[in-house]
Amino acid sequence: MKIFLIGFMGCGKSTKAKQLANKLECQVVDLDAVIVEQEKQTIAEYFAAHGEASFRQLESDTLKNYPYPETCVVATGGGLPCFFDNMEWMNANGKTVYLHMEPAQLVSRLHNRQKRPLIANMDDEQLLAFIIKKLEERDPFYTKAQLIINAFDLDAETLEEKLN
Ligand SMILES: Nc1ncnc2c1ncn2[C@@H]1O[C@H](COP(=O)(O)OP(=O)(O)O)[C@@H](O)[C@H]1O
Ligand SMILES: O=C(O)C1=C[C@@H](OP(=O)(O)O)[C@@H](O)[C@H](O)C1
Ligand SMILES: [Mg+2]
Repeated sequence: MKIFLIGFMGCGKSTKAKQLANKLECQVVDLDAVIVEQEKQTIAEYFAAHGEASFRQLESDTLKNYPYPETCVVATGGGLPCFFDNMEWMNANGKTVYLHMEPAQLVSRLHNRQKRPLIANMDDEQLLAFIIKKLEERDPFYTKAQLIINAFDLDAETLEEKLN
């Protein structure tokens, strides 16, 4: 089974996916890392060279074509659920888990803004406003997840209990 972790940038998808895969003794796939490896450039470099629209197409193609292990925890990029039919595809091909986190907490998590092109030059005040606005747009997609959980409450036991 594929377990897709979704949620806003900074909620802990990449970190938690590794921890959960370790506890569940399965593989971890981080789709951003797959793209970086495949394109031989960072996400920020890709955005600068090709633009966001091209990134979203690449992100969706990577989601749908990656050769996933039988059982794995997949860290998605924060925008992935909100483009094309990615959310429907994930719900049809695995289990989706929305790691919910409040905007102010997300701001405190997002120290390394340069690696995230959408927020690269923002101060805390600008970032908080951006997150509030973007979450309003994205929540309709995130809340299609089969499991919605506070990011701080997500552990392997809870996952096994709620998804089985
Ligand atoms: N449980 C946690 N406690 C404190 N900091 C965390 C925790 N999980 C992740 N972080 C930090 O928060 C930032 C965002 O985590 P990351 O896993 O990259 O999130 P995402 O992939 O959702 O953007 C990173 O700097 C990471 O080290
Ligand atoms: O929210 C977004 O649109 C993005 C989130 C990033 O991933 P993380 O959520 O792992 O930071 C990365 O895919 C890209 O910078 C776009
Ligand atoms: Mg990540």
